[in-house]
Amino acid sequence: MSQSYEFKTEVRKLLHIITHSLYTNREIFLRELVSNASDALDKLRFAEAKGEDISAPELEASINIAIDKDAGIITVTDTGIGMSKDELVDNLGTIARSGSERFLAELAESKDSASNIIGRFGVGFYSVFMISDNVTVTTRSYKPGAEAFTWKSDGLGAFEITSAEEAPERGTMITIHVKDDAKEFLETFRLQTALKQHSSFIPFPIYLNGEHQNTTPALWREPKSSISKEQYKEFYNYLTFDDKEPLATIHSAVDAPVQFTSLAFIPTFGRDLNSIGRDDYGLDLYVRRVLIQRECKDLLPDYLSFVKGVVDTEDLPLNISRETLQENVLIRKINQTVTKQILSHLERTAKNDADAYKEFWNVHGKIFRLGYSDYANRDRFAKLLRFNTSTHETADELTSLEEYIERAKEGQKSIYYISSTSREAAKLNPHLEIFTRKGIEVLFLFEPVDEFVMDNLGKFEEFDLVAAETVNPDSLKDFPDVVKKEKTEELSDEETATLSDLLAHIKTLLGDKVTEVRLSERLSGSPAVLSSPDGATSSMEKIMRMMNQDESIPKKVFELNADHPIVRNLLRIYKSDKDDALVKETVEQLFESSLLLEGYLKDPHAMVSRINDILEKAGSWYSEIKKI
Ligand SMILES: Nc1ncnc2c1ncn2[C@@H]1O[C@H](COP(=O)(O)OP(=O)(O)OP(=O)(O)O)[C@@H](O)[C@H]1O
Repeated sequence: MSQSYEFKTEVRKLLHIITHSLYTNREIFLRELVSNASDALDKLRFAEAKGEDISAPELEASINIAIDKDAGIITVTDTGIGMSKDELVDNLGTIARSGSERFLAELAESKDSASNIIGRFGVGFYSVFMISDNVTVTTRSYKPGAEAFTWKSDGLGAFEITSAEEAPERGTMITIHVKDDAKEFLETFRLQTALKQHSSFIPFPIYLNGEHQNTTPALWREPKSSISKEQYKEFYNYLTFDDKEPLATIHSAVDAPVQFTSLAFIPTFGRDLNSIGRDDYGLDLYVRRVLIQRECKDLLPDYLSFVKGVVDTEDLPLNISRETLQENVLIRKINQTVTKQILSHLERTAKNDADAYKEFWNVHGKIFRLGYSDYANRDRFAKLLRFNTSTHETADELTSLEEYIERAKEGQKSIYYISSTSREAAKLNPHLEIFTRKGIEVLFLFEPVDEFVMDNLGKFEEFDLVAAETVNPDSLKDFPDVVKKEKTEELSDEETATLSDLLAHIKTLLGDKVTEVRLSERLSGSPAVLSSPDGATSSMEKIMRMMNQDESIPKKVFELNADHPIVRNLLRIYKSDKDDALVKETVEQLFESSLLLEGYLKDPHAMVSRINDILEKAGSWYSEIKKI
């Protein structure tokens, strides 16, 4: 008796794209089916290692592909774990793969066509509908005495399941009736090429019309000298679906404290920041060439989660359970050794090939920055950090902390930094002015996480890492100005006294929005700035406040530049009439402009209407003076 089922909505969406818009790259259907077959064989081996009873234990663990050109059919058969009826409904009616989800998400965002991007994702079983509108899956679970079932669909809205009349003894057979426009896949040569390109390193034999195809040995076990660059690339392409050369290949054999071989690649593409906290990374773990776990995250710290590759060890038992890997001491030791190998590689690259290191930094720096939490390798990590700085000409130049120190002023004891959204914004930041005046280099931090990095490191060699906005200008007084301030008229004693009254008046006007109002030593070109002499930077404070859901505006010191024309004018108006409305308006505007620069201005309405008012007055005065 047959039963009909509807595909879940997201499957229907995926199928619609697969059947309507994919005309190139279609050979990846084979990569996906072979990879599923290989997973099914892995799972079977696991069940066996755990001591479970399996049916037909004498059957070879293998994948068989057959072409019947006359009938227009391709079959892909494995002797893996198979599926029960419930598993069939669950597995081939919903989307299991994170790869398909990512494919759909990328497609929604990208301008590229589905055909162009599908190769980079593991879209799974449904990709078979690129070349067929009639697919059956006949499967029998590995459990002794299990019944066999057939799943059948045209890849539109539904599928049906029946008891199977003829079925493999154990495992799964997929029968694909090839569509007229996909007849090329009935050619042996066409499938051979696809297998070579995508499935050469599958750890089970693959037969095509009875002939063994994937005869390449486990590459990582071969001596380095016998492996060509092309072979490394092929293996990297197989692991990542990327079609380029990896940024780096790190192949090594270690004997102590654990015996293992590792082959790691630094990919040409980065993990996005949304991936932080996700578990889908890690090296594939093999024990004596047998795959134990794909993407075993216990083999890498999360700040190296962009690294792909394999680890193969003799020192673990074949039947080690995946659940206990995390606590395993050997796994921890392998993790530590691989981490050191990757850091050494990066150090070498940074030293010998600055361009290659820059490329690495631009692609993976966002994730790599999280390495501040690796206490064991903290010093090495800090040396690998890179920053754009105030002495660079363009946003893409980079400096290490060591280079910063080499350029530091005599007597300088701190490395200074400013957080900003862009280089342009950083250069206009009033907190930078005193450093520019004194010719002291300042690091520009463009990623929110950079401040955590600085905060956590605290020091680099004997230098403190200090946020520019928290610096007391007094601490810089020993460094002479290298850029002279524009000369302004000296204030008379009387004016100086009035200025001090004005500061007190401003404090009254702003009330408890500020902790103090004072003259600034740090400004050259800006009229005012908010400073935090006691430590926390605005960007750090914002992150902390967001985490605590605190929406209040922190109180800071309001500093004024006594030499700035706006402040001089303010002084003049105040002197003639301290209650003049323009005094209050100017003070509020200067304060809110500073708030805006620090990123704290929540409601711009009052500010905009004030600016309009000031512009209106300025326009009238201007016309009067110019007599126009
Ligand atoms: N040959 C097979 N033998 C046994 N089960 C299979 C086979 N092919 C597919 N399946 C089952 O169907 C599910 C869905 O397959 P699909 O290729 O769409 O995604 P997936 O393989 O789960 O993705 P991922 O590899 O990302 O987990 C698989 O998880 C597996 O349980």
